[in-house]
Amino acid sequence: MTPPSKQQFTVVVPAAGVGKRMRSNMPKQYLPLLGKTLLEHCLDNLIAHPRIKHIVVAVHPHDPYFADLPIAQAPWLTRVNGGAERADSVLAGLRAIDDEWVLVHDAARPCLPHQDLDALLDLADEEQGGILAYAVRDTMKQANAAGFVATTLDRSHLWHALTPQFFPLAELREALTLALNANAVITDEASAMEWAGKPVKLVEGNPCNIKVTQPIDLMLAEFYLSKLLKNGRSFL
Ligand SMILES: Nc1ccn([C@@H]2O[C@H](COP(=O)(O)OP(=O)(O)OP(=O)(O)O)[C@@H](O)[C@H]2O)c(=O)n1
Ligand SMILES: C[C@](O)(CO)[C@H](O)COP(=O)(O)O
Repeated sequence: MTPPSKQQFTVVVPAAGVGKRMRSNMPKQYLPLLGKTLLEHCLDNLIAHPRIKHIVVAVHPHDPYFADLPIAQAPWLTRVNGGAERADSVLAGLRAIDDEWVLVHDAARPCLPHQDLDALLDLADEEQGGILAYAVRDTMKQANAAGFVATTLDRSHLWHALTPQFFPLAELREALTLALNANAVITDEASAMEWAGKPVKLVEGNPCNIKVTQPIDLMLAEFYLSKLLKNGRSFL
């Protein structure tokens, strides 16, 4: 039996989105960043971690870009067809794995520091699933339909959910399947586990782990990624 601290894990990477908010001429995961695509940076960063053994990437069935990437032939990579929503793509990836634990990490997040992944994977020793997240730092306003402030929220317990998210595979697969069948609103793996009444631990992550969503995010990702690559994929 491999001691928990030496266990290796598989990551499901949802990469089947169209990137509408990026307003670019191709899905954002294929946009260039420091000499290769955002998706290649994400996958390279994950497989470079000593405790990641395999990646299952969910790609749009009619994606014209993925097969041309050299990384598509990597022995540690499995391609599955993504679905209509992110949760469907994740579920397709989960169905291609037979393991005890699973990580899910957005293709749109290339700036994951390895020390954050270390901290998340330590949850396996506690046999507790969880997510990387960071506490909200701004005053949070709830808007009304007219675009005015309806109320100011108590931010003392508000966190930004990041990825990777890390759960027992069988529990996550069942929770996601049942939640989607019940038409629950599922935007991350934790919301499916919450829907199923499972505990989700918050693990403090670095805000540099941004999700490239809008054009401005690409410049920020380039800055963070260049620093991470100079610092051995971790921030001190
Ligand atoms: N049907 C979908 C939708 C999204 N994703 C992936 O989920 C991640 C996070 O989703 P998001 O940032 O919302 O990406 P898009 O859905 O592509 O963006 P947009 O909402 O702007 O179209 C991305 O890596 C995206 O490729 C996916 O695999 N399958
Ligand atoms: C999963 C996620 O990265 C957590 O913040 C995020 O919800 C994915 O982006 P989306 O726009 O909700 O698909």
